Amino acid sequence: RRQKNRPPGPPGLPIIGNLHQLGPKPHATLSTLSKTYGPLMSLQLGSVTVVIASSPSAAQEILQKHDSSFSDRPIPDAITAQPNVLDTLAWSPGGPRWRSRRRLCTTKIFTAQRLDLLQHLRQHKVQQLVQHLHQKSAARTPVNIGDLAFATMLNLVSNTVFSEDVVDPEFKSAGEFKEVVWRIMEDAGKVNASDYFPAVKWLDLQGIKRHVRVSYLRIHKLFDEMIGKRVSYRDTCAARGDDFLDVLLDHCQHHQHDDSEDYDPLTIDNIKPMLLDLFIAGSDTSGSTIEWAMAELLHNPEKMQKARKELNQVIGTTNNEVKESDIPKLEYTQAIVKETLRLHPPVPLLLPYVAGNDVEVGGYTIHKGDQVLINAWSIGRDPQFWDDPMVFRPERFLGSKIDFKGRDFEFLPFGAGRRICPGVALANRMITLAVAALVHSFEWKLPEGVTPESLDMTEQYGITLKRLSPLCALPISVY
Ligand code: HEM
Repeated sequence: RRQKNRPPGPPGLPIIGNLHQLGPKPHATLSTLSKTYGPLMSLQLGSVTVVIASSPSAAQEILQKHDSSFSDRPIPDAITAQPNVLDTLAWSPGGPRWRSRRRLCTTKIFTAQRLDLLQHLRQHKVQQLVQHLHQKSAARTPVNIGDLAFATMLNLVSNTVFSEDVVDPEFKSAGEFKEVVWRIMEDAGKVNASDYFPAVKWLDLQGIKRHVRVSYLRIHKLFDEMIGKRVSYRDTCAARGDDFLDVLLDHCQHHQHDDSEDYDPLTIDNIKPMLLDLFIAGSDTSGSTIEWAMAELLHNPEKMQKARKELNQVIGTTNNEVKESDIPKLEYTQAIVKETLRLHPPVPLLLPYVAGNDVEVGGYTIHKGDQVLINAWSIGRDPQFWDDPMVFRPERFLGSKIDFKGRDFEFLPFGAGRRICPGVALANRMITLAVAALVHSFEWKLPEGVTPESLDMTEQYGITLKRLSPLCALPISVY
């Protein structure tokens, strides 16, 4: 009965189904398969049925028209190793608890006003990165752009959340926080048999859950220390800051007796999963976008020149600092960020959804319990919707209304609908600011023997879509 009117898909093997067909780049394999089986196809991955949407209209039906049927997510087994996983924003089912947390995010945390209040902290961090690169320039030492971008994004997020650094801003040591976040992402990104054969989940065959649990407990302990410091400061001092932690602690204090129907109280203990969400969801995604943007600019030097020209016009040809308030004037730089996210969406299949009931989509039935993926990577490279889709051409966004805010279903790097990424505006500010500063202050030189044409642009699938070979280049100070 369950097979009835199921979207078509490739035949599979007994027990493993189509698992063996996914290969090392599932987003690309699924894109190729969709050319044969259509924009809505289904695969059997172990004992889990997964439906993949690969067209703007299929994505729109799922994320907009039937969004109430797709408000829950399947939780990967590794993620369930964290304490209070249902208090996360990313993995909590789309019920009352998720709604109240999400509302807090949209009305108090990710507002333009709050992001403005905290922008000086982010600007200071980006300037520290620039200073570091000036030193490297003086010593003529090439840098690993992805590594620096990840560390900087961790500090940008942590300054927005805690007003504190979690990585040494002079990049002399990696720091425990960065290592633990990295370990969690590595474990969560591993292919885990428990996710495809839920019946044997309890065995944790690869030991991933046991391993990642240690990192989760460690990061919770680090959060305990940071929160503890803040709580005692607030107890002794009437002054209140503006960062996300202050908003969350205010909320814990003032809303303990709220009796609105869908209220689920926040406590000091259950804000930790939400804080961790912000680091996991916000730092590597943003860092890898910066790395890809710089890779594309080094691969296409004339685009780098065009960006520098715009920056010189808007910021000036001295060592003036780029500010977030300059972003609206930096049209070409904004177009670079969009074009990078079109070709290299860091979360190529978005986060998975699970059908809450049987739903008709595109003439087929998605059955209750089926998992649903949206192939944003494939949609962003579809020649039906993009001219010369494989060419990096930021100009396509100049004067175009197409944006990544969830209204244009041919461009979905942040998803769409009720579970769209709440960090879109923060991510856009952080990435544009960093790319602008890197291009404005430095000329970039590829390592000996590497030319713009020969620069390897191969992708590597993981928890975020990364470069296979790290991007190394020599910064040369312009000012
Ligand atoms: C380039 C940077 C980023 C990209 C590409 C990105 C992408 C995404 C995507 C695709 C989703 C899933 C949307 C869906 O299922 O439809 C998501 C969810 C989420 N993102 Fe982002 N994100 C980025 C940066 C950030 C930042 C900076 C933060 C916060 C600091 C953040 C916080 C979250 C959270 C909390 C969720 C879960 C939302 C929910 O399930 O309700 N993200 N993001």
